Amino acid sequence: MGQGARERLAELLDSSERRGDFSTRIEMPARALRITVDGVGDLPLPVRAPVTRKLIAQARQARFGRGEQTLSDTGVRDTWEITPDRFTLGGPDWQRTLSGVLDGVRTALGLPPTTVLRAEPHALLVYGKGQFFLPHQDSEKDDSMVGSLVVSVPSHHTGGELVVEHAGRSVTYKASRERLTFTAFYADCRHEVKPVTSGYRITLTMNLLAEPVRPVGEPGGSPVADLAQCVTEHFTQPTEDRYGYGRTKPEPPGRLVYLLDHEYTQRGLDWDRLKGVDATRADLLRQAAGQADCEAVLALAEVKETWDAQPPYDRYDYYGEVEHFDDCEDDECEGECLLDPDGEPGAERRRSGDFSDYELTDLIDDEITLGWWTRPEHAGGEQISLPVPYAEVCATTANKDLTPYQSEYEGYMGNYGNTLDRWYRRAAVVLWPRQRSFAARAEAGSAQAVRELQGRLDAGELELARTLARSLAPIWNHHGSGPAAAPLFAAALGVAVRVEEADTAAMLLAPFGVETLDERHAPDLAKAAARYGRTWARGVVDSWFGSVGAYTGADRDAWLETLPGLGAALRSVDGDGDGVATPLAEGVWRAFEQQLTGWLGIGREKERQAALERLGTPLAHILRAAGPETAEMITTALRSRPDTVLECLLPSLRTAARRQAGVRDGTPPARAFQSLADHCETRLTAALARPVRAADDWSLTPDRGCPSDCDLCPGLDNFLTSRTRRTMEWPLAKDKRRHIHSRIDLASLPVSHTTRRQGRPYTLVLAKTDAVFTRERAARSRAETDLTWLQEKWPRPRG
Ligand SMILES: O=C(O)CCC(=O)C(=O)O
Ligand SMILES: [Fe+2]
Repeated sequence: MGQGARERLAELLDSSERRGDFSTRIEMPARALRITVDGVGDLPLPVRAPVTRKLIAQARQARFGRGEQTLSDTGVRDTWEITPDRFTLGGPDWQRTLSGVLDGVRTALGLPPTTVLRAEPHALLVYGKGQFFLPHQDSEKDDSMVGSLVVSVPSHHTGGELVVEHAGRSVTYKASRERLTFTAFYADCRHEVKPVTSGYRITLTMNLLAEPVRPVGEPGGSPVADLAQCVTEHFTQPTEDRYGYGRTKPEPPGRLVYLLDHEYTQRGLDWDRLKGVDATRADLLRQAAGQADCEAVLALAEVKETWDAQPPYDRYDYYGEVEHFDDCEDDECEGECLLDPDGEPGAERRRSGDFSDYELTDLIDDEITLGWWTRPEHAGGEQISLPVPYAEVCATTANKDLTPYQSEYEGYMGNYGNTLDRWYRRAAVVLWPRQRSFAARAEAGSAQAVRELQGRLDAGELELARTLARSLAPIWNHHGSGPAAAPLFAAALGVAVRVEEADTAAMLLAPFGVETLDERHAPDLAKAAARYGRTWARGVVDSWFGSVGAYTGADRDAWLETLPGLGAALRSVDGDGDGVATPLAEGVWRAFEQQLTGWLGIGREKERQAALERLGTPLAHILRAAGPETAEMITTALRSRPDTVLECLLPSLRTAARRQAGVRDGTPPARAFQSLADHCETRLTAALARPVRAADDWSLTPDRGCPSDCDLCPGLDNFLTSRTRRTMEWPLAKDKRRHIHSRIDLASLPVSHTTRRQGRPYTLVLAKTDAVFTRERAARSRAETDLTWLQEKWPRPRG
């Protein structure tokens, strides 16, 4: 079991002294176990009275051992018993659950990590009202028996507590009604079952057997040897699927990432400068790696955990009733209305802060990414990017026991409940089998590993370089984008040009984002396009835009500023720079156009205008980078858009005018800008020629209405289009009011909408505002200013 090896390893590195208890209790979900009993069949859990009566019909009065004898005396023990030959334990997740429980028991009882525990069914017991078992000690039927494991099967009952005692201390264990309750104790503990006072108590008793992996005292039992054994086991057993309930993948994990406890900077990360417990642990691990024929490096990890979390406040009033906002009308509200002062349910928004007093209930998800590591044989380190799957991670100290550097809380939003995201920075020791050295490093995006390929090419070992490069295909994924990925991209590009295999070259270049490209890559890009052809180049360029060609915001904007320079560089170097520059400009335009189309469709005016204005500068960069045909295609597309596109074109022309140089010199970009300026002038002139709104005209043009043909919207449209109606009172239930609120807000209509909270249903009050007139006046005066500016800065060429 892969997980077992990682847990033992984490425990071996726990320097705190082992302190075991004499007993422990663990709960698990009921669905983990299926019990099938002869004559009864599968027991539905929780077990109800009718099934219990069937069980009793299959049982006998339990006996107990005293010295050599087996007795039956209901004054000492009164319970029904079914022997293990008459029932079986199963279920898809049972073996995994049991082995997880046994690992937990081993740790809690303080047994060494080298011990493997097994549990052997002993009896299925049913206690009815008044039944019990007086204090006793279980007989040790087997030399390897170290204790007992009692599994309480969920059933509704009271009484029947299990009391375990050792050296003057006693602990009382109660069973869960809904879940499986595992109670384990050492064989030398006296224990008793108190009388059941109502319902039926059902337990499954098991003998706990301990088998040392290596007999104590055998040579080689040093901590390093034990660790090395765990490491070997980790790298040879199939990978366990986290949510697969015991399912495994055939290949073993490729790495082991052991998280350390202290924080380090990139420069401070060094084997000789580790702090406190980290120093000892890392040293032991590195020795173990050597013994297990593994390489070891130090790395920096970014960890994000998402927890289901409960805020410390109390939603219940003095009487235990859920409290509500005074006007809450929501039948299903559980008090969420109180979370927001405006009474909008479910609106406790995402926010950052210190949430250390929140109770973490369930871990929903965690993500670990390595971003930096030391080089195996070289001094210093390098940037990498490697998401680490759950099955490769191991830690003695859990993340939640450390202080996160950032936390964000999001109240109930419908998907999960209340979630708390916590981010940590941790250092790690990373191991992999030595024979995977090249793949392990290349997979993480190590430029060093790719340069190794260049070394092979320099040495004339073309076939070896090709084989190594091809071996990357399954693992060469997602190297990110932006300047951080540029060195790795440059290394991969250098190899791509020289492998002389079009597919391998494309594979090496594909996993990067387009924002990685800069002028320095131009010579090799042009060479590659010349060598492998235009179709190849177009395919590779497309892969840099990802499958959706999505516009990626800030990164993209910063990069677009460098695009004209990259385009110029590509067109000036040897090779076929155009073969890259053209698909590049087209790809950038496609992504931009998607973004533009999205915003053009937004009715909320302020939001749309601000967004389209922000797109003005990127558009200017794209036009400056485009060749003649692409520029022509772009201007044609823009001129065919509705007039709201002017909210982007005018800011774009302003950007271009500020960079006066090169925009009026007859070059393709200059012609493109002039054509857009002419278009704007035509459209503004047409808009100003339309008649001014009459002083008594209150009519509004409705937006496109709602997609579902609801019975409310025609009523709203009638009100909006009327020249004379200015107000409307509309008694409407909450959902319908919401629908109207949202239609008005989404289209930014100049209509106020308030709810009069009287009578049932409440009344929605709509009133057209002066903005019906003021907005149009403002738009006209803006158009006049814009027109004057255009005529001055972009006069139409004569003739
Ligand atoms: O039913 C139980 O909880 C424990 C029973 C027990 O102690 C035994 O069978 O030896
Ligand atoms: Fe017992």
